[in-house]
Amino acid sequence: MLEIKNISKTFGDRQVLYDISGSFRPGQTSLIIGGSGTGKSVLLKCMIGLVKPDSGEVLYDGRNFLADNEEEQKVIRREMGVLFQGSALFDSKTVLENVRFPLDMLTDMSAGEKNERAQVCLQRVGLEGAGDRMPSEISGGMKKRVGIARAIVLNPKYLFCDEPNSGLDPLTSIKIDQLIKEITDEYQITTIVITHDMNSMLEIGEKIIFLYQGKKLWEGDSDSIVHSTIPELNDFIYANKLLREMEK
Ligand SMILES: Nc1ncnc2c1ncn2[C@@H]1O[C@H](COP(=O)(O)OP(=O)(O)OP(=O)(O)O)[C@@H](O)[C@H]1O
Repeated sequence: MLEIKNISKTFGDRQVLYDISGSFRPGQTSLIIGGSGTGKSVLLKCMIGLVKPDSGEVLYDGRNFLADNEEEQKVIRREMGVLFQGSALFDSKTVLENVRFPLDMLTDMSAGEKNERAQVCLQRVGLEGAGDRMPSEISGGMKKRVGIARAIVLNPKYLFCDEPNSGLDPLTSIKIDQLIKEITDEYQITTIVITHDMNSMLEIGEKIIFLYQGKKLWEGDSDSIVHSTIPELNDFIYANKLLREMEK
């Protein structure tokens, strides 16, 4: 279980997060949604330790990530997998080397063990046989898959995905969403996805938190979101034409 409690953050004289709380459980894909500049990425960064909130707590199975000492933070970090926006692959490394990278950095496994583990993850994301290719030689959807394989290579308890669908066509987006959901369920990972993709919300939104101008305005799931009575949320979701049509 991952819990955030009363997270607030100000940059200079601009407050970007106001007292955000929420809890996320294993085996569940939770989405953080909202328009551009509403603080989704900053919140995610607060959770993974890239930004220090001004106040609040981030609890990983009861362990206070922000208050813990560096050693303990390292242990928690080792339990996180992150799929960054744009996949963030190393262009000069092969697909296999990219997936193996966290093992190279953080484990003392033998070369054989590392390659074997990386291959298992590539296979899990449907990329067996692509290990020798370079990132420049594969499609955007495949890059996301490599990013997912790399994010799960250390067997994370917590998985963070920052806009996993950005730059993908709708069909590929759905496949990537499904893959994230399957992996979350299969390995009972606590997964948090930042998105403004409406399909994702309806397809994989087991739990959805809506941020508006740095505040949490709504929390629910994909069934309840279409019945929301929050004007800011309705403006956000019904900006999508398809849903407007569905509502008629
Ligand atoms: N390091 C920083 N220093 C100053 N301001 C920042 C910093 N990081 C983010 N901000 C500001 O915080 C606000 C929230 O940004 P954030 O990236 O979290 O938005 P977002 O909801 O993820 O948007 P998008 O969907 O466009 O990625 C923005 O106004 C942004 O300019």
